[in-house]
Amino acid sequence: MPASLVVGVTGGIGSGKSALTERLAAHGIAVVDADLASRVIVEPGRPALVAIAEHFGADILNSDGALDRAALRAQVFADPEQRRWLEALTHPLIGEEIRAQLAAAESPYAVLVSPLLLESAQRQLADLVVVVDVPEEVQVQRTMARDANDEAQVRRIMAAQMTRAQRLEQADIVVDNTRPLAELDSLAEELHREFLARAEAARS
Ligand SMILES: CC(C)(COP(=O)(O)OP(=O)(O)OC[C@H]1O[C@@H](n2cnc3c(N)ncnc32)[C@H](O)[C@@H]1O)[C@@H](O)C(=O)NCCC(=O)NCCS
Ligand SMILES: Nc1ncnc2c1ncn2[C@@H]1O[C@H](COP(=O)(O)OP(=O)(O)OP(=O)(O)O)[C@@H](O)[C@H]1O
Repeated sequence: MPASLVVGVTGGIGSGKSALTERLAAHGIAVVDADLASRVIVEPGRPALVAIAEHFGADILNSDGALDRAALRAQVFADPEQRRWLEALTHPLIGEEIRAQLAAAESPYAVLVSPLLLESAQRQLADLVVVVDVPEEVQVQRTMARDANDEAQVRRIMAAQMTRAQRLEQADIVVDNTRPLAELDSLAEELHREFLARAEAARS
């Protein structure tokens, strides 16, 4: 039976979306990840990768023919016009991939985790919006600790996303993730029980 409820989880880069959704997945909940979908649609052999190589030049590919993500990241976050070109190509395909994965989700509720849930048509796929929230300085610190991005690069990515205030305005549920990960464990437990109850109510 397909999921009766889709919980959208969003938040800025490094806010802790994956940390939260991993905890829901541990209960057997299907998690559809927009960042992973965005990788599938540019795998070698896919038409989107050909279009990217035509637009940005063959240097945007690694020697094995796969997308050089760091090179593309540097280009699109330095130039909003190039980012919009890439989004116009990829977002419809990412949307299709997400829809297919959600349709195949078998758990009582499904999670759609996406950094751009509220900036894109993906919003229409979610029945409720959970925003994972931390102050911007915490986003920068945690992202730099996780990735090989310097501070200026992280801030450029954040500038391409909605502001914290805009995101919070659209939240049905806000998850404060400023505290240690152990606290996220208990928050995720509570949320899982609430989502199960809402999914049950949606089914009847
Ligand atoms: C530019 C690319 C190649 C960089 O790849 P890379 O492996 O370095 O990063 P990854 O895809 O894991 O994204 C990391 C984070 O960057 C942020 N981010 C990615 N794309 C965007 C974007 N278009 N606008 C704002 N923030 C973005 C998100 O917070 C995301 O979690 C890649 O992000 C991409 O193809 N982006 C365009 C597609 C897209 O909008 N994806 C976001 C999910 S819908
Ligand atoms: N409460 C917390 N305390 C300490 N570290 C945390 C906490 N939550 C998440 N982190 C760490 O911060 C980093 C960013 O978290 P995570 O990868 O879950 O963010 P994200 O929102 O999924 O990011 P992205 O948008 O880049 O996909 C990770 O290294 C994660 O382990």
